[in-house]
Amino acid sequence: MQIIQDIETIKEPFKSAVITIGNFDGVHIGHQALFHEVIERAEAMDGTAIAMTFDPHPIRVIKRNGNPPLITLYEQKAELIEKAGIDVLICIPFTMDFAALSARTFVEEILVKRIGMKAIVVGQDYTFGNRREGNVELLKQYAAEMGFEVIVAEWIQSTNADSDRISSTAIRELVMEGDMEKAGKMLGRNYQIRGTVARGRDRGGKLLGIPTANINLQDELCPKAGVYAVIVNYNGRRYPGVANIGYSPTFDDNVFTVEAHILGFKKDIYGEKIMVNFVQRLRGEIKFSGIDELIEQIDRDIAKAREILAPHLKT
Ligand SMILES: Cc1cc2nc3c(=O)[nH]c(=O)nc-3n(C[C@H](O)[C@H](O)[C@H](O)COP(=O)(O)O)c2cc1C
Ligand SMILES: Nc1ncnc2c1ncn2[C@@H]1O[C@H](COP(=O)(O)OP(=O)(O)OP(=O)(O)O)[C@@H](O)[C@H]1O
Repeated sequence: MQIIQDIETIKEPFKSAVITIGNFDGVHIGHQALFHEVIERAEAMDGTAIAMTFDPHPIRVIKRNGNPPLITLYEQKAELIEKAGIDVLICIPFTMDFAALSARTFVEEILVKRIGMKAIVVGQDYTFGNRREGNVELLKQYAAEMGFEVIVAEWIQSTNADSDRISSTAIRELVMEGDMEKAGKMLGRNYQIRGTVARGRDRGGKLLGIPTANINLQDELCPKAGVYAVIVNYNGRRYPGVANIGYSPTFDDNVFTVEAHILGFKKDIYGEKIMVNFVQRLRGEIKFSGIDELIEQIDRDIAKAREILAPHLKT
């Protein structure tokens, strides 16, 4: 997949460009359906399948205190879009100047003239341009005038109820509630955070006999505090694990951590990259009266996690 971060570098329009545009935070199954449609149309026209997205997330630029934690940071988003089969990812640096572009200038100058758009695939609620003045109706008017096709994709819902429309917002709420199964269904995979293993308080291994890999979050969404059955990717392999998110209330230092204990794994991985995939929340954090009670509970968590994870690790 070709990645373009500066549209000025596009010197000539792409061949029969079929494009979809959005934040695509999470690259959930609704987004994946749009990509699928783009790819099919592009193949039929012997053209180019293009996704356009923005970085940083527009809310961060437009709303002063708008800071939605992200389901997918840029690296993972680009990886997922590539995996979906898109040919070209255009990632526009989102600035106030870009936000001020009128819908007409955006469509005419950028999409049609520069990129060579012949078809655009959007969801029913798609809006664009300054103050969201652009919508599907306006796109259709421009389409007749400027000569491109508008394809409005079906809504992808998790059930037949309208309230179950799959959206980045709905997934953020589920992750914050700890409902990782439902979030996973909407994403088409488990919710994942990735990071470099940092030093913890050096208590896990030494004091409890349960070493944990701690990771510092950047801008990503943090699941509800508690204990989770997880699958950890390390060095190209998948391992069962248990993760704890929170303040470890049994101890009084009150430091927030995200940590994972990889089952049956003994290796120093400080400074190395891991990915933690959240399969199911097991319980909330508990303040234990002593270390032995904490260890006994973690042993029970591990037994339960093994059961939950077994079917996930078969393949
Ligand atoms: C599966 C799991 C469950 C945990 N549950 C709790 C808990 O309920 N209460 C608590 O105070 N700490 C809990 N902890 C956190 C431990 O206290 C923590 O791993 C320990 O303080 C080590 O910290 P360190 O990695 O900074 O050395 C849990 C840890 C794991 C791995
Ligand atoms: N469930 C869905 N089915 C089909 N298309 C969708 C679905 N969800 C979003 N889209 C479309 O994906 C494109 C990108 O939308 P966007 O990135 O805003 O996603 P979103 O999930 O709706 O996010 P948010 O919850 O932040 O509004 C738009 O054209 C939108 O209409």
